Amino acid sequence: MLKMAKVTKSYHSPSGPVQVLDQVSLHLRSGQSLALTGESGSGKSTLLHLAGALDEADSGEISIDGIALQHLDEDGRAALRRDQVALVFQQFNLIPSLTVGQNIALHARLAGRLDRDWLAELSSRLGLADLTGRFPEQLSGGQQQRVAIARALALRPKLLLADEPTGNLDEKTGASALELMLELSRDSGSALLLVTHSQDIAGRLDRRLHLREGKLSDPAP
Ligand SMILES: Nc1ncnc2c1ncn2[C@@H]1O[C@H](COP(=O)(O)OP(=O)(O)OP(=O)(O)O)[C@@H](O)[C@H]1O
Repeated sequence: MLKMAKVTKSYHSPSGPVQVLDQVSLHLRSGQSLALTGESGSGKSTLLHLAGALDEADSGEISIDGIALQHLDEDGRAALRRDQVALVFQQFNLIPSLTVGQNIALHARLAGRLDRDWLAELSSRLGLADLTGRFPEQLSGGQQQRVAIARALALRPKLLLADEPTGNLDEKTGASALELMLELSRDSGSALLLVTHSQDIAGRLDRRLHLREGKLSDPAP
């Protein structure tokens, strides 16, 4: 589903280029979940942005569902993001003028895959059923995070990319949100790439990789 081969990425800084990813390769299959760990600043968000076609690599190859990103123009990348990829990032990017219910439905609607029963189940399981008429500014940070998770899962994406998706949630709510993401991955065959600082969460996923000094490796036991 997601393939990255020898991907390199650097940023410009006043003191010259800073290499963040150095020939990184990974292969994530449909229905598989992978936890990405690494210290702050090690490049986890950078890798997620590249995997989600939100940014371009300096070199190397990235493909989603067999489609090579380097061969797509901006419209093609936008269409791929809209139809196949869902993102749960630390900035929740909810639309302030839409209600919770409309936010949750938004991406699935844009992709032409709105399933009202699935939306209702997601809202209920994420504890959002009573909040669907509210606007994002009327929610707590944890509630906004759950809306962002519901919106991502509503799409039933082929690739789900999540950056600390349960970071604002208490233990019980976080555990049930994680369970939903894992279920979606298993049952709908979504590939899940999840960034976390929690070893407990990483341990629940199928695989784990650690990013350090621009390279991916198996974490130390
Ligand atoms: N647009 C940018 N321009 C310049 N440098 C950047 C840019 N984005 C990220 N960086 C640098 O790249 C490195 C990796 O950043 P990144 O956000 O990917 O790390 P991270 O592992 O996700 O960190 P955290 O766990 O703190 O969120 C950092 O040193 C950061 O300062």
